[in-house]
Amino acid sequence: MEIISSVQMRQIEDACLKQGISTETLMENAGRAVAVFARHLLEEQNGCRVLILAGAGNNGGDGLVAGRYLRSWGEKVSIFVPFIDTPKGTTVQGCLEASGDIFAGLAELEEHLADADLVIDALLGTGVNRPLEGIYKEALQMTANVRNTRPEMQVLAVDLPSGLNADTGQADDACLKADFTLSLGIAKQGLFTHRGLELSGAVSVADIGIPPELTTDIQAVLIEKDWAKSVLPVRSPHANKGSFGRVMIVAGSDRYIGAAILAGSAAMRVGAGLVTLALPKSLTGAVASRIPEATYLPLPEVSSGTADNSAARLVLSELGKYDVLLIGPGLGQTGYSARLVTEVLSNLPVGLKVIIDADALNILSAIPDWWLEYKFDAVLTPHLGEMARLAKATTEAVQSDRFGLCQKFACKWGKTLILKGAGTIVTSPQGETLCNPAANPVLASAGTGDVLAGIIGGLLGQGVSLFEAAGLGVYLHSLAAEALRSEIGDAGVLASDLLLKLPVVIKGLKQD
Ligand SMILES: NC(=O)C1=CN([C@@H]2O[C@H](COP(=O)(O)OP(=O)(O)OC[C@H]3O[C@@H](n4cnc5c(N)ncnc54)[C@H](O)[C@@H]3O)[C@@H](O)[C@H]2O)[C@@H](O)CC1
Ligand SMILES: Nc1ncnc2c1ncn2[C@@H]1O[C@H](COP(=O)(O)OP(=O)(O)O)[C@@H](O)[C@H]1O
Ligand SMILES: [K+]
Repeated sequence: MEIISSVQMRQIEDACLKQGISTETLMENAGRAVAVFARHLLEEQNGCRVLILAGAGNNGGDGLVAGRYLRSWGEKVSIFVPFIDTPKGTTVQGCLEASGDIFAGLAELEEHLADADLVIDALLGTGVNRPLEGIYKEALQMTANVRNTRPEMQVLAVDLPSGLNADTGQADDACLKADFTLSLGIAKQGLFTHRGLELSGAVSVADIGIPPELTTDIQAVLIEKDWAKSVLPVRSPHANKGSFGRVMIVAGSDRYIGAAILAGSAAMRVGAGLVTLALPKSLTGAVASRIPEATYLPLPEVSSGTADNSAARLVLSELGKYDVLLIGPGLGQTGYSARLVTEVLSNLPVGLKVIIDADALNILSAIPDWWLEYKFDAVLTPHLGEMARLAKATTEAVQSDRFGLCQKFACKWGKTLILKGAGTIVTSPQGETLCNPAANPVLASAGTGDVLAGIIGGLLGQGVSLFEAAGLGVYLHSLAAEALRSEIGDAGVLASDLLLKLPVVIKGLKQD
């Protein structure tokens, strides 16, 4: 599914106008599609009473057109139009005349909410530009309150839930949670990240007659099963361990021994041929007892669990034999680890695929204009805090514009950037964007990031490109988490539980 920002949507609307497709035509198509969807929902629940909340903009116009169709098909339609005196175009005026029970007051709204089977939320769409207040806020809050007492009353959002920002997924406190969202023409990106994931319900897209040639420039898509299947590495029965890649993981320090175990195991569980863990000498025994299948590069130490300043040279002397380097999980941020990271990254063999994760990201963020020093493309995997440090922004600023910042900095830094968290976003240096529309508390626990980095390393080893390995890795990670949520529940799952699920979800994906 392609996804789009509100600015891009307006550009497409302008291009439609130039081709002679008017806004009124698009609105007519949109309203009809909403009506068809609503009628289907009513049939499923044996209902007939539709209550439409119609705002003063074009989103409200879509709602009014839907009302006209539904009424002509015999449904019982009532419409809350708080700004009934606002001048309207001819389509909307015609709808108002044809739509029957129209009212503007909150008292009547309360009466209609008492027996509505379906509420169509068409108060605000992509045009929301300020906090909700006054009658919009009260109407949405009243609807939400009634829904708490009448859960059988369903809510269908037109284009997006009113009060949700179409670009950022930020939501007004009064934003009405939908059971279904029918996004118009092309799905709005804000439905799939941040609060959009919890507020939009099941999202579908209505064809409103936008000519396909006007959508060819869209660079952002949701990660879905078919895409994931198409980029899964193929495994030949005649393969040997060299066929599936050699992955070097530079990870772990005295306080973070587990990171190396999780990342190394994850790389192997997605099918890497050979994984080598480069970690401080004194940790090797403990880690090797947990992953006997890996090989080891024990690094000389300055003290127990801290690699010394000659460690980078040793790593570099071996790296020529590898396809992939993952550097960062659990390294800590001492001067020694900073030297290890910077020296390795400054002297990489040509053609090596690189993932920079966790502490290595924090080490980079302390270097002014680090991306000019390290010009090669690499997968970067920041969570919110790491992204804020790298981008010199607050975590609030990053969270309030996840798509915008991920796209801006992937291009500026020339890196394949994964902005982690609910609704993870992946952007290539060229701006191509993937979004994984998943929120799952199972992943909100320590160590799951190490697993993700290892998964991506394992996929890169098998020949997947940086951008596709980043997207596929995020998807497999969340599929494994989803499987654990249904089996075990949403609390108490450990990052290491993800590991055995990985081959299972890969198998499932191949068989689907
Ligand atoms: N772009 C397109 O190609 C199409 C857009 N359509 C619909 O048009 C919508 C966008 O239309 P508009 O640009 O008119 O936007 P909206 O329908 O979201 O409404 C914008 C209006 O609401 C006001 N407003 C913004 N925030 C407010 C708030 N918090 N409280 C009260 N009023 C507020 C604005 O000042 C403006 O007058 C889309 O979401 C979609 O539903 C469809 O009609 C079909 C085609
Ligand atoms: N609520 C959530 N929904 C979906 N994914 C999440 C959620 N919380 C965390 N994640 C994912 O879990 C992983 C956590 O990574 P990170 O914060 O680096 O953890 P750690 O450093 O402990 O390994 C990331 O892949 C992130 O996208
Ligand atoms: K809406």
